[in-house]
Amino acid sequence: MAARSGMNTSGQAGSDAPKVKLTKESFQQGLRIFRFTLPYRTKFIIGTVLLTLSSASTMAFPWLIGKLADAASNNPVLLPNGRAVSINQIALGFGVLILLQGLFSFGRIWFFTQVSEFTVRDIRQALYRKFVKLPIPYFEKNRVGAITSRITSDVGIIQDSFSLTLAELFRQVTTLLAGVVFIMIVSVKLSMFMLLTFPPIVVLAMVFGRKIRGLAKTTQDELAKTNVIVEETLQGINTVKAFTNEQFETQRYTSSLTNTVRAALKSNLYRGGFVSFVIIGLFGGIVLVLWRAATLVQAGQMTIGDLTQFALYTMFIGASVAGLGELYGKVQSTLGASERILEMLDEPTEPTHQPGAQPVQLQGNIEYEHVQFRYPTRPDLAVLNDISFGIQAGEKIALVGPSGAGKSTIVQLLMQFYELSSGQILVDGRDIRHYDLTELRRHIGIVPQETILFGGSIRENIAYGKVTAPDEEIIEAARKANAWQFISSFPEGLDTLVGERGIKLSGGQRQRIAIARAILKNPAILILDEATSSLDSESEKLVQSAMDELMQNRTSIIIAHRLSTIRKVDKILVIDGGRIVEQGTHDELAQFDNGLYANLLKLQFELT
Ligand SMILES: Nc1ncnc2c1ncn2[C@@H]1O[C@H](COP(=O)(O)OP(=O)(O)OP(=O)(O)O)[C@@H](O)[C@H]1O
Repeated sequence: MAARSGMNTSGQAGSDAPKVKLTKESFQQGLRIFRFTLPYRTKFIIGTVLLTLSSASTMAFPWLIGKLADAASNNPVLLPNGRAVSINQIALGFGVLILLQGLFSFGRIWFFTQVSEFTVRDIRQALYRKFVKLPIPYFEKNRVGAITSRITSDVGIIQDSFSLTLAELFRQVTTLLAGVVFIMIVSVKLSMFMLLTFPPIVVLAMVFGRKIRGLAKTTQDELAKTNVIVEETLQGINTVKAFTNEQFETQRYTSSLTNTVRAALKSNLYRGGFVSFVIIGLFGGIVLVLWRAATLVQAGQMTIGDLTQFALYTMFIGASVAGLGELYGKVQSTLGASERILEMLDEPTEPTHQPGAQPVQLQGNIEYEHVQFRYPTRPDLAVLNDISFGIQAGEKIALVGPSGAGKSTIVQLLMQFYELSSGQILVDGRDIRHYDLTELRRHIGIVPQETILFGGSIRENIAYGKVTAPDEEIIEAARKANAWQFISSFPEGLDTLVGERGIKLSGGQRQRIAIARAILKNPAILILDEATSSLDSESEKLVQSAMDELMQNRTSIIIAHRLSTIRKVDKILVIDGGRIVEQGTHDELAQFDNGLYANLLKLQFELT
């Protein structure tokens, strides 16, 4: 009965849900999740009252059945005022009780569902708001799957517990307590006998349950491993095919599946043992108690009605003890889930969208002063060493150098995606750390190497640069980006869907969408990360002229892979091993015979 959930290989919630030990601290921590329920407390209270009423009416069943049995076996049932109650009257009372029970149950479900749906919505919202504001290093330190499971499976567990677990827990505890009180009222002798029989069985069952929980966790871990394989293969399906490793991957998946099945079988072997133990132990106990009861009835110390009541209450108690064992596991996962959710909600965020931030206007002067940098995930590697350079507003500079030299890192630091290890970056003479982050980023536009298009229309994708832009502005930007030509050739124009559910755009088209996006954003500072994959010369020309249009009157930093595109820039910085090794115009650098730039030029010339 304990930990039945999560035992099989259905892969339902719980696979990524390590449980926590039930301690006072974990309990108090977990309870903090209730702050999300506070706005709905009235509904919660009504639900709880209805739940209490429905539990109470359930507890009245055995009582009435006992009375019916007494009335049927000619033991008159007397009211406090001495009047006898007929069988019909008892049955009528029963009918009313059942009706009420139905109503209470309906109301309880309705109110608790509302509380759980609204609470869960609020938790998801809070988590999402948190996700998008977490700093970049957070996403490098944590796997995407682990982060998303906070908002999916962990929240799912909380939802279950608000809609089911909590109510069940309440019901079982009250049933247990009330049940014990009722059997004591019916017969103290028999109750004592029963209480001596059952607790030892329950204790044994709990020990058994703990073992099963451990095995169930192993099963879940194995299952998680198989899922990782599926995920990896699907994400890298091109690589799998290109390396003709379909069979290798299938083999890998199969052997992982075998492990899962083995673990599942083992845990279910114990579960089977557990169930038969419960049947034999628990029901054996019941038989023992019934036997004792029968002797009491024979001796005239109990009526048949009393016996009926006693038996039924005992079953209620048994069921609630068993139910509690199962709930124990659920409470543990709930606490675990809420702990992980709260942990994430406590993560420090980037200081974006501060209230009352003053809008800033930027000229676009940039100064890097002795910038040193290490990635937080790789503190042993100095990626940038003593980088110093300046760009006047409106100037264009290019960063060139071998792969891994640190070019992208230099521009990421301007966006404040990471904190510098030392040195500073000034924009218009002011340290970027002293700007409001949102205001600073608002003035920086980026055309990345790989354009990410969001699923949706072309309109939405261009408007990502300025979500409030009217159609005329979007079209104007698309025109300037040399994108309007192909967009208007689509039957649905701006409404054409792209991405997963829509058409696939070519590399050059995607870049021009990215350029249109940047044009719409109209930033003072522009970062162009040239695509490494080359386009055909027609598209190349279109993209290049769109870029030229975009760069006009803006401070531009170009991460260049093709040297042909940067002859006209004001300054070229040659980066190697995280340092600036040469700087100057194209003509100046080309003259250094043994210079890195001259060599790169030669190489590219030979290649073409
Ligand atoms: N997010 C990251 N976490 C840890 N290390 C990183 C990260 N991004 C880049 N690096 C490392 O930092 C160094 C510089 O990388 P960077 O991407 O800046 O080079 P690049 O000159 O832009 O290269 P490319 O031309 O290939 O894009 C490399 O050694 C790289 O492995």
